[in-house]
Amino acid sequence: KNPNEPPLVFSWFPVVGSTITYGMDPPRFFRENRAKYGDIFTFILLGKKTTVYVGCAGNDFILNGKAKDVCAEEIYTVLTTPVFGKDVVYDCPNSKLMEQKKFMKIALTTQAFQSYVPIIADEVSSYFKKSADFKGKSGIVNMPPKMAQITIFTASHSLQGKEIRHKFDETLADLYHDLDMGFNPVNFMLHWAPLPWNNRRDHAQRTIAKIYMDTIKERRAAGKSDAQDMMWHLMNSTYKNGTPVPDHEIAHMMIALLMAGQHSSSSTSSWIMLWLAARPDIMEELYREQVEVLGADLPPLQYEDLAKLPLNQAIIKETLRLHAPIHSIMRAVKQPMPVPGTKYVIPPSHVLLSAGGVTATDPAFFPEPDTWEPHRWDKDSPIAPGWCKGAASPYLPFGAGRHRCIGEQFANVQLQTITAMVVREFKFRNVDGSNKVIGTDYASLFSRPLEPANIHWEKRD
Ligand code: HEM
Ligand SMILES: N#Cc1ccc(COc2ccc(/C=C/c3ccc(C(F)(F)[C@](O)(Cn4cnnn4)c4ccc(F)cc4F)nc3)cc2)cc1
Repeated sequence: KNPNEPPLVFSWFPVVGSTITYGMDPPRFFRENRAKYGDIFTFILLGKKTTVYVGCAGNDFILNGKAKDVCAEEIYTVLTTPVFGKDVVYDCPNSKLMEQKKFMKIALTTQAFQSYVPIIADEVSSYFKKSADFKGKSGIVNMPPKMAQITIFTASHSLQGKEIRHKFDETLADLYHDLDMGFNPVNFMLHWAPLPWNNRRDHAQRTIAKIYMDTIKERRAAGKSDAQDMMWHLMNSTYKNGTPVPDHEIAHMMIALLMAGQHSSSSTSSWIMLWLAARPDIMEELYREQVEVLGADLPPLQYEDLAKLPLNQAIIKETLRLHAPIHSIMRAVKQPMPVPGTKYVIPPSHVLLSAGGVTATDPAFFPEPDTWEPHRWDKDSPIAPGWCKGAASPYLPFGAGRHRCIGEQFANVQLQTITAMVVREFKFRNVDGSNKVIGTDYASLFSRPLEPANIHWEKRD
């Protein structure tokens, strides 16, 4: 036992170590070992010594780690590069990723969001009008697959552009599914294996990239585009060294953004719908909030309306507090890292794992942490969230530091618009009338509800 290293979680098995216990229920694994060993401990994940450092200090140590000490691409590239494509995100130096994130952010402006809200609202309304599962006055439906559809239609039409949206009605949907099969944690280890799903993944990646590159050529030939979308901005971006972004990198960044947005938003919107069914009182309060603020005739939703609906906004905040799609953020250690305030030095052979959900469900910051209560975010709430020392936030569903999410604003616009539109059309409740929600599936890359997750819906007259 090395006194300069954090305590090692006991396990009966070499290599496999605690992989299964962790992989089955990460929050439980973090809670139980934090109680035993404190905020910093090491466990064996797929043969790698993985040091978990939770709490305010742990979040800061890992997420604000310097590029010379911690490395994201070393861990993630095996998983993301076969899916996104080469030369982007984790298949290039971090300095290049930072430029790519700057390009992506340029497209995510208030003006763009103003054009996105009506697009998203219309996609939601027409989905429910067309869907066979929502015919008649009321019924029971397994919600997550419906939210996956709504998410891909709303994100592709707004962020990706009209051409891509319409291709989802044809070939793109199946290709996306094949690509998605390759986006799973087993590929952290078996990305190289010529498994059937990895071959389908590679074929899908090449075919989808070609669809994007053909669209880029069409748009370039057509000249000026009125579109506010991501593709147009990337087509007009140039790296610091003067190189315009190559078409294959634009295509691969578009795939990365599609995958990011799809998994995070479809998981989050599913949880939102399940909680609205568990709390019909909140769903009624949301409806009243819109009627009071926007008028009983409920005019078409605009971007400016979203900021006038605080409870609608709090729904997304509270859902992400309990159901952050990314439960584990990983970094490779590049040089020995002394842990301030302890005698520990984390060696380069370790992987660091940051679990933001631990502070987000810590009673010290969130009274009654396991209760889904959107009103805790009210200005004068008696159970208002607390803060870390030094004003750092205990609530980090979008990460922090140099790898911080650039999609937070888009995700909020998308999720708030979807929520507001669903509240206008339906009343939900649980099939058994309970105020519970189903458990979490941690087996995929993004935590999401176990299925089937059935709810009862009824159309408002
Ligand atoms: C509810 C929705 C979302 C959540 C909870 C979320 C969460 C996160 C988190 C935790 C990180 C940090 C990852 C790390 O430090 O390793 C991150 C990074 C990122 N996200 Fe998101 N995300 C969401 C939506 C989106 C969307 C819609 C996009 C694109 C339009 C996006 C694009 C990105 C990008 C480009 C990064 C940077 C990765 C890096 O710098 O290494 N995300 N996101
Ligand atoms: N046996 C077994 C066994 C073992 C272990 C387990 C469970 O163990 C783990 C461990 C870690 C993880 C990590 C999640 C993880 C990390 C990175 C990414 C990402 F990079 F992909 C992303 O951040 C995603 N993203 C960002 N914003 N929105 N989405 C991203 C960035 C930029 C980008 F442009 C596009 C992107 F989409 N995605 C997900 C998940 C599960 C189960 C079973």
